[in-house]
Amino acid sequence: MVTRVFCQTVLHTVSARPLRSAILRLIPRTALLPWLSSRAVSVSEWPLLSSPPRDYSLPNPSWSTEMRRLYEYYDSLCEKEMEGGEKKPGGWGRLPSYNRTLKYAAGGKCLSKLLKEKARLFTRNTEEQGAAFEYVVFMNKSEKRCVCIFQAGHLLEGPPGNVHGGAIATIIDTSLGTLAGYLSGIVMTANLNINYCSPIPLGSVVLIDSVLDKVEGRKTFVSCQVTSSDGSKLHTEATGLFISINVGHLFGG
Ligand SMILES: CCCCCCCCCC(=O)SCCNC(=O)CCNC(=O)[C@H](O)C(C)(C)COP(=O)(O)OP(=O)(O)OC[C@H]1O[C@@H](n2cnc3c(N)ncnc32)[C@H](O)[C@@H]1OP(=O)(O)O
Repeated sequence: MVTRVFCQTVLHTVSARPLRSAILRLIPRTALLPWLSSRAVSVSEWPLLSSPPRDYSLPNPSWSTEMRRLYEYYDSLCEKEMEGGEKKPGGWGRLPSYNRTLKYAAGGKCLSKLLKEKARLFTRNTEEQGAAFEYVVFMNKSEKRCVCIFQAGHLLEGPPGNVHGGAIATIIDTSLGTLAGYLSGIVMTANLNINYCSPIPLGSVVLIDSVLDKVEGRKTFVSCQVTSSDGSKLHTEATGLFISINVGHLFGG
């Protein structure tokens, strides 16, 4: 709390770039948890929020039967607290997903001003359920792997009846970036290499299965396959390179 108020107050008043960058380097990583996305955070970790933000990774009425079936399957593999406080081991965890980044993390005026009040996460920028990116990410920490269940909405059309290649790249970047961020902290995409093997029908549900290939210093190499929900058809393959950065890099430091 003290750190947060300190950061907000100082950043609000400091405009000199080098000094601002130095201060941003001091902000604890927890101040950017939603950007890291990743380590399943609970809303209670954002005490300055007046109301809990919507978790977009939870089922909503637009989800198809197949989307729900897959959600329930992976949810059943998740670690759960049982009666008596014991945890049912599962190895998997669902990651919450919000449509804003720094404002929720810091809760204060300063950072929301830096990023502008209207900024929204690209993949969560419409309130119309089912229209664009409906997805949920399940992480398996010990396997260094995550699975994203993705239902492509009608606003993502590219070739008639099929999903736009840029939208596919976006959900791949999100899945790979979530895995890299989970494993390596704050990262940015340096390189994405995508092979489009077969079109993804609009409205269908696909699985994006991402794994860690290797970590070399600041470089995290990850890769994924996008398949039909039953795994029988390969739609897309991709590799990604993510570079670990200081927080200040996001602000031009
Ligand atoms: C809240 C939910 C979030 C869900 C996840 C969403 C994920 C979305 C992630 C994104 O979309 S990020 C936005 C798109 N990416 C960018 O805008 C990044 C723009 N590029 C940069 O900011 C910098 O180029 C970058 C941080 C990637 C690297 O700059 P640095 O100055 O920190 O690193 P440097 O250039 O010193 O390179 C470090 C190492 O990485 C290597 N490297 C850097 N860029 C590379 C590249 N493009 N290809 C291959 N190698 C690369 C570089 O050669 C070097 O290797 P060595 O250490 O072995 O010498």
